[in-house]
Parts: sequence; C-alpha cells; structure tokens
Amino acid sequence: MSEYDYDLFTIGAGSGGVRASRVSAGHGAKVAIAEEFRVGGTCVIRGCVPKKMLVYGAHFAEDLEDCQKFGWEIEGATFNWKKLRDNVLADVDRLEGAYTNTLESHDVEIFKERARLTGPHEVTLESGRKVTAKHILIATGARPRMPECQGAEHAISSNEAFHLDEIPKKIIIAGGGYIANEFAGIFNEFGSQVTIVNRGDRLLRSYDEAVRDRLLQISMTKGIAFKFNTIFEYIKPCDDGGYFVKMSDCDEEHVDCVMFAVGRIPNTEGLGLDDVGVELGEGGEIVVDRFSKTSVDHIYAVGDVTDRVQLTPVAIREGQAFADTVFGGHEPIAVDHGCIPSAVFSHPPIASVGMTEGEAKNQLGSVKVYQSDFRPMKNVLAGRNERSLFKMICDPSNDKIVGIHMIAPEAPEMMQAAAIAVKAGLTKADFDATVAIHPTMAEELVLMK
Ligand SMILES: Cc1cc2nc3c(=O)[nH]c(=O)nc-3n(C[C@H](O)[C@H](O)[C@H](O)COP(=O)(O)OP(=O)(O)OC[C@H]3O[C@@H](n4cnc5c(N)ncnc54)[C@H](O)[C@@H]3O)c2cc1C
Ligand SMILES: NC(=O)c1ccc[n+]([C@@H]2O[C@H](COP(=O)([O-])OP(=O)(O)OC[C@H]3O[C@@H](n4cnc5c(N)ncnc54)[C@H](O)[C@@H]3O)[C@@H](O)[C@H]2O)c1
Repeated sequence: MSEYDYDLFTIGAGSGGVRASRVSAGHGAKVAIAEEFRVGGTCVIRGCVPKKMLVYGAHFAEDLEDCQKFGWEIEGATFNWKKLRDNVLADVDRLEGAYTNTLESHDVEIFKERARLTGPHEVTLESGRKVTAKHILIATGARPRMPECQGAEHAISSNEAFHLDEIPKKIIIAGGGYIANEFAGIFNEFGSQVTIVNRGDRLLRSYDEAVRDRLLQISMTKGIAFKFNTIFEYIKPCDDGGYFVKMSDCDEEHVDCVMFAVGRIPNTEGLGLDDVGVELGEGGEIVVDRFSKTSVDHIYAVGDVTDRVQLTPVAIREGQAFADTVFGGHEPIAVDHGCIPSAVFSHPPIASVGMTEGEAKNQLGSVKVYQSDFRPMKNVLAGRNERSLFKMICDPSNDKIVGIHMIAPEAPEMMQAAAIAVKAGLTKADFDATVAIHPTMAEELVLMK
C-alpha cells in the first residue's frame, strides 16, 4: 500500500495536464486531476479550436466575394453570428465531453473544482477535501493580461470574444501579437471596423520582417487600421451604449467594444507554491529544468504556466515527456524546444519555422536568402490583389535550411510538412531535387530562387 492517496495529482485539465494524466495512468499510475473551469483547458474551450472555427467562418466572407468570378451567383447571402457562435460553442461542449471520457476511460479521477498545495505532498480542494500524492504536476496554464488604464474593466479579452451577443460595429483591439491579428481578421471579415493599437512599433515581433510587413500591408488593404507606439489613457462607458476611448496622441473615439490581447500571465497565484518552496521567475512563471521538474524534487510543471513556448503542441509534448519520464520507466526525456513551427491564423495566415533572416544574420554572420513573391492562381481569377511570400533562409557554409517563412492562404498546412525538412537538417539542394506538384502554391517551396 502506498503512503499516498495517488501516485500523481495534476492541477489543471488543459492540453498539458490531460496528456500527462492520461499517459501516466496508462503507465499504471493512480492519477487524479483537478479542473476549476472546464476540462480541455484554453485550447479546447476558449483558444485554438473555437478560434480556428471562427477563422473558417470568417473566411467565407472572402470566398463568397471571390466565387462570383468563378460563376457563382450568391444574391441574398447573409451572415448570422449567433448561429455560428452557438454551433461553435456546441462543438466545444462535445469536445469537453470527449476529453472527460478519455480521462475517465483511463481511470483518472476528476475533481471539478479548484485545487491548491497545502503541503509538499498535500493538495486541498475548494470543497475542503484534502488528498495526498507522491508526485504533483502543475498544469494551470495562463490567463489574459489586462493592462492597467482607467476603465480597463470595460474591455473584453479573447475569453469573452467567443460569447458576444453581437459582432461589434467598431472594435479596438489592443496588442500586436497572435490574438490581436487573428481576431482582427475574424472581426473584419464579419464586417466590424477594426483598429489594432500596439504599444510598440511592430506586429508579431518574433516573425520575419518581410512576412510581417506583408501582413500589415494586406490587412490595411482589407480595411483594418493600425496605431503604433500608442497607449490607452481611458475607456469610459457612453450613456447611449459603447465606450469613449482615449489613446495617447489621438482624439477620443467612440467604439462598441475594446479587446485586450497583450499577452498571457502564468496562473501561479494562490496555489501555495511559495509555502512548499517552488521557485517562480520574474513574470510569475514556474521555473523548471529540462525535464519540467521544479525546484522541489517531486513537483513538476508543464505548459503555459512555465512560460517556455505558449503553444498547445508544446504543452502536450511536455506533458507526455513528464509522464514517460516519471511513470514510464524511460530514461529522463527532455522536450526539444528548438525549431518549433508556428502559425498565425490571420487573413491570410502566416507560418514559420526556424530562424528569421535577422536572427540568422546575427547568429551566422552571413546568410543566403531565397524567395518567391507570387499571386496565388485563385486570387488571380478572383481579381484579389493579394500576393503571397515565401522565404527560405540558408546557412551558406553548408547549404542547410535554417528557416522558412510564409504568408499565403493555407500557409500553416504547407508549413507542417516543410518543417519536417528543416528539423531534419535538409539543404536547399534537397528541395531543388524534389519535383514540384503543379499547379499548387506549395510548389513554390521547391522553386525558390
Ligand atoms: C485565443 C487563443 C488562441 C490560441 N490559439 C492557439 C493556436 O492556434 N495554436 C496553438 O498551438 N496554441 C494556441 N493558443 C495557446 C494554447 O491554447 C495554450 O498554449 C495551451 O492551451 C496551453 O496548455 P496548458 O495545458 O499549459 O494550459 P491550459 O490549456 O490553459 O489549461 C490549464 C487549465 O488549468 C485550470 N486551472 C488553473 N488553475 C487551476 C487550479 N488552481 N485548480 C484547478 N484548475 C486550475 C484552468 O481552468 C485550465 O483549464 C491559443 C491561446 C488563446 C488564448
Ligand atoms: N496561432 C497560435 O499559435 C496562437 C494564437 C493565439 C495565442 N497563442 C499563444 O498565446 C500567447 C498570447 O497571445 P497574445 O496575442 O496575447 O500575446 P503576444 O505575446 O503574441 O502579443 C502581445 C502583443 O501585445 C503588445 N502589447 C503589450 N502590452 C500592450 C499594451 N498595453 N497596449 C497595446 N499593446 C500591448 C505587445 O507589443 C505584443 O505585440 C502567444 O504568445 C502565443 O504563444 C498562439
């Protein structure tokens, strides 16, 4: 008999926590998990999944415009936001059920309540119940950061964007990263007048400059407005509805909605981490080693709460590696955080793997850049004046590809395959040796000059 109630207690049933718990249970561990909101976490409930469905929904606006050049007559087509919203939310309910079933079918006990540490091996649940575990995994994710300005409480975050009663006629989105650009595309396609307000001077800081510039130019052509180096002074409710917003160096504006998308803060407050000696970093994130172990030997942390790379597939890998390391009888497994492909589901989307041209120049000194700047065939017939851009960055000393960057329809779908080649260390010559699939956009990958 173990001296503990469980071999593993996981706090947070999101991407990282669910994977870690299910796999640990599969390895034979007795596992329980606590979730204070909904099983599935950010990605499933109010992140990647419902966001991508809205991106699909929004894209029909352009398809309906473009299809007319392809002979379709669509008179009378209208958009019903509430129908889309409710269908998306219903699918989220379905997915929550599927995640719950997965845990239950692996005999993971689910506590649908908040949990916190009250001793090195003790977890106390909201209901007051105390349980003990040999190992504890913190997988509590992150939450939207809400900047401090007068009236900030009137703004929404991405959490609320999925539940709006109406699409705002006019919306200001603060931020310039993933969420701001994705939701700007969504709201713009649904007919909102969108302004992105960024504190800094550039969008999507970690992406290649040429690709970022292309998104900015296309977004502006679509009607999205941008303000850079601008900060909020106040947000005041207006008696007739909506809000008056004052930003630095701008006149007061009236909008229906303000959304903050200025980064996410790790959920570490009120967890009792200090009391048991778990070290936190400057941003409140849990400090971990290569194996996701915290400063306390039997306490681990994975996913956004560690603020390494805030992406679902990374949280899942960290959860899997933890489970295999602690309960799978493997040698300790460290997740490789190098060369992680990523995408921004803007309109059009961006996708990237490896170093940007700037990063490669800093690291390698000189680089060889190949490029393809083209108008996709579908856009030509549709009369849509939107050009796509592919960039390949190579190390001139050995021809190895160190980065690929794209902005194009379906760029994330193409990038997943291209990223395998970059991760495997292939060269420009390997791409040149591959016959194109014609006519596709992806063929530009093997035809870059
Ligand atoms: C709008 C949006 C869009 C996104 N789109 C993408 C995308 O397209 N691709 C991508 O890869 N990533 C995307 N992300 C990021 C992705 O969602 C996260 O990186 C991922 O969900 C992190 O997983 P996690 O397990 O660390 O945390 P989470 O999934 O956030 O799970 C943490 C869970 O812990 C629970 N919890 C917190 N504290 C406690 C407590 N004390 N007790 C009990 N439960 C607790 C929370 O309720 C939550 O369910 C997006 C994020 C957002 C916000
Ligand atoms: N497609 C995806 O994979 C995807 C989608 C959404 C979110 N995510 C993850 O979630 C994380 C959080 O997304 P995010 O968009 O909130 O953050 P982000 O880190 O991508 O971008 C934050 C932006 O806000 C700006 N900013 C900061 N403070 C500001 C202020 N007070 N006023 C105006 N602008 C301000 C920053 O300059 C930056 O451009 C991302 O880093 C990403 O890891 C991923």
